[in-house]
Amino acid sequence: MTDVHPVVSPLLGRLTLDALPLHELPVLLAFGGVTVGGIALLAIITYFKAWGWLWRDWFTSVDHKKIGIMYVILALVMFLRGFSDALMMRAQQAMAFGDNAGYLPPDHYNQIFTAHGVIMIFFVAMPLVVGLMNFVVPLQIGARDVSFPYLNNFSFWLTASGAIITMISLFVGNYARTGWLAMPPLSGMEASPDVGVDYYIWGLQIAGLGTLLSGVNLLATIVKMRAPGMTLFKMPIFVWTALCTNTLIVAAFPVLTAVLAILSLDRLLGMQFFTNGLGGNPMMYVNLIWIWGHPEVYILILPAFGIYSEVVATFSRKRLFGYTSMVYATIVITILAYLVWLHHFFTMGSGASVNSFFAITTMIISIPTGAKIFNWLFTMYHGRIRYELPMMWTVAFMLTFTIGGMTGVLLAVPPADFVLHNSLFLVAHFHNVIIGGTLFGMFAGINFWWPKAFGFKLDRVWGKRSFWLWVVGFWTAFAPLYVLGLMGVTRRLSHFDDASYQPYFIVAALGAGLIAMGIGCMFMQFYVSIRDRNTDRLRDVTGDPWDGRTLEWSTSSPPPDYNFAFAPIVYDNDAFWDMKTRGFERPTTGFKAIHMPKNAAAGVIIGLISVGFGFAMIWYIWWLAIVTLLAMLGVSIWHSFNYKRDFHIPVEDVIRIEDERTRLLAAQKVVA
Ligand code: HEA
Ligand code: HEM
Ligand SMILES: [Cu+2]
Repeated sequence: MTDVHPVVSPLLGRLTLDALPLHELPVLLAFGGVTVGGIALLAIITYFKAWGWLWRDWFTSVDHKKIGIMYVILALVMFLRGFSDALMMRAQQAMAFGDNAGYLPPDHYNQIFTAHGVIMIFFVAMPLVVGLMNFVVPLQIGARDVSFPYLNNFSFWLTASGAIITMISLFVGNYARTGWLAMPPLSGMEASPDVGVDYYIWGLQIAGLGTLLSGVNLLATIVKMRAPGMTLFKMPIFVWTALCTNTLIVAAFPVLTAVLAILSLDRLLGMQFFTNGLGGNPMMYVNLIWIWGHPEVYILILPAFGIYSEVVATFSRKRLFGYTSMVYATIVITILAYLVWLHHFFTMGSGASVNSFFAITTMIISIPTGAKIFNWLFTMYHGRIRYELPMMWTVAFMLTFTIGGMTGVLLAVPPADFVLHNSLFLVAHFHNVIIGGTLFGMFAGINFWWPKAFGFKLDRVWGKRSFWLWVVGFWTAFAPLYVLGLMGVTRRLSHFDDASYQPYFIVAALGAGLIAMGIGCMFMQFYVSIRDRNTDRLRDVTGDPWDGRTLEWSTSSPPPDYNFAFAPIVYDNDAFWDMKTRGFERPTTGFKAIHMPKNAAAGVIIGLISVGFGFAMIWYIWWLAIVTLLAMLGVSIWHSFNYKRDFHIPVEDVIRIEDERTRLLAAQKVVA
């Protein structure tokens, strides 16, 4: 084997001035923009003396609601980056025909689609899903927090660190050119000797650990912390989907950690697990990464299914049709998620019988998924439907996702897949289910639970503009890809010879432009709603703006730190609806002091040090790797000596908070 290892200096490893994008104007401009924006942000925070507030109330917070909100903010920020990448690709592919090479060199284009895929999956979709589960699950099960509040904070910071490491690659060094799953031998040392793949590995190792720990936490929370009376079959459907999702996380993410670790061994120590030399085998990587990767896509969709279920029942003012079948459908999808991974490499020569097995298991997933679709339709049937924004996203999902799911079933037919594999048809399929399924679901969830989080609703006018631009934009951007895929166009290309494809790519680019406007309207929606938060139009003092059915709507908006003054007692599904119909009176006396976990700084500190550790490992700066590793260990030990981890909210405070709510509710009744 040739020695592909670069010169490593003791002080800076393989980091030299060449790593900075001094000769690439667009990157330099982006760098300048981010630097100026970053300094402006820091200056604003300093000017308003907000550092202490941010640190005490947010960064070190162990409150599941705040951690959930931080995840969503992280996702929205990273979405802007991932979407910029998408726009750049759409622009390139709309122009790069024949003699026109476009504006992105192939090497750059490869980094962009890799970064786009990774960022969208790990730092947009995952934080949205984990963030909403964090915010909603404890409230829906009537708990005061998650099982391990400090661990929750730590998990968030590991995810944020992974995102920071990935962002650093834009300005120092470069990113992987391998596609979002970094398949060897392309991701091996011979084909990718520089830091790109190492940025990929360490960003995902650190974020993946955070996801795993958060999975353990939410699983324990759902199993152990439910309000008295809430048996498994009285849990809200969203909690059921969260239970199954976190089971998938706990079972799948260790595989990702292992496969990335083995890839590191190949790269760093010249081992040959994933190369043909010395008895290794690249197929082992392909198998392992998809044993994680396929469950991952169901991790992204199941919580969205949960959100649609809550939304459909609430806005049809009916009990969810087929609750039990919905639960079993979720469980069946969870199990099947582990039996289909090979459908991602039908073409790699496993033979007809193996392919048939995985084709059939894959197709079977349509049955529980279809059962869900029909359950939602039957819930709407004869319902008194209110087309509020969450319901609009849900209806758009049902239409869009069904088509995306059907094209998935087409890909599950091996002979068809031999033609369509790695074509733009595949790219259209997965954007169809991820955008039409996961993202629409998260948008429904954000519109649904925003008033719970902040005490005011989101603006409808901007919300509708955003909705229509997104839906029309999605179809304009991705329908042409189905056609192109059937015409034989492969994915991951930065230039085309056949000019007859160009019109389709131009339409796709226009679609991306519509989506860009939809995103703009969404941020406008947030801005206008925050600006007008005190108007009667948006303000909600009841805590129950949608006439909700589950326990989170029984407390105030935003909920107090302790969520519930008394643990609610559950008798039926839709516990809060049950309470309302039976004339439940909120207790106004008899409050007690409440035992709560205390904020902790170790999570954010270790998280930030892990950025340094990842950076050191990427650039082979061994002394820094050792120092940061010891520092993380030191902070962990220091944290383990911190015995002041809890406190009591004094009873006077509880009484004051609850009396204020009593007063607001009474004032509301008088007005009404
Ligand atoms: C949210 C993410 C998500 C979801 C939910 C799905 C859902 C499904 N996916 Fe998809 N898929 C991806 C994300 C997702 N996928 C990604 C990211 C890739 C590519 C990765 C890469 O290579 O980079 C991929 C790739 C992929 C392949 C590999 C193709 C290839 O590489 O050549 C296949 C093949 O079988 C497949 C199939 C399916 C099927 C059958 C479903 C089913 O779950 C769909 C079930 C739903 C329905 C069918 C619709 C509703 C049902 C009814 C209304 C009932 C009636 C219907 C029937 C009886 C058919 N997907
Ligand atoms: C919002 C609008 C979006 C647009 C316009 C868009 C566009 C694109 C484009 C042009 C590609 C490259 C296709 C090719 O191979 O030629 C791509 C790839 C990809 N996208 Fe998106 N995308 C969007 C949103 C998303 C979202 C929300 C996700 C996931 C949550 C996502 C995940 C991916 C993945 C995993 C790839 C594959 C990367 C690879 O080939 O390694 N995209 N997208
Ligand atoms: Cu799959």
